[in-house]
Amino acid sequence: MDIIYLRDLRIDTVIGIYGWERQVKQTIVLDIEMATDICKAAATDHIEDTLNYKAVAKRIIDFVTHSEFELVETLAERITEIILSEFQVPWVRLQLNKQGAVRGARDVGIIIERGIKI
Ligand SMILES: Nc1nc2c(c(=O)[nH]1)N=C([C@H](O)[C@@H](O)CO)CN2
Repeated sequence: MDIIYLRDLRIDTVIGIYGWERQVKQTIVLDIEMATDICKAAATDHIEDTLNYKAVAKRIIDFVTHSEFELVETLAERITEIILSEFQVPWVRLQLNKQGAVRGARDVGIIIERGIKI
């Protein structure tokens, strides 16, 4: 199994359970690892034969920018659902950091893995 990854993808969105959090946008930071097989693309040198990380990033940026979830759990789950269902990725690991959410902590967040490692 090979992995294509996106690190430190920063997106502004409405996220949080408190009243003030519904009024502002906060930055979340995503690290995403996606299982794939790069062998065909490495042989053909064609973008059509691989997982286009720019296309994934564009889709996730659009989704997160327009989302308004309360919990990081919900947002993380929805992101992984999109990656698994729309990009033929069999397994994904997502780390979602919500910076500044807890005083004294650099960041706080969630790590989830979904799908099957091939
Ligand atoms: N498990 C979670 N705990 C908390 C969440 C969350 O999304 N998942 N959210 C908050 C608040 O929105 C917090 O981030 C504001 O600082 C608190 N706990």
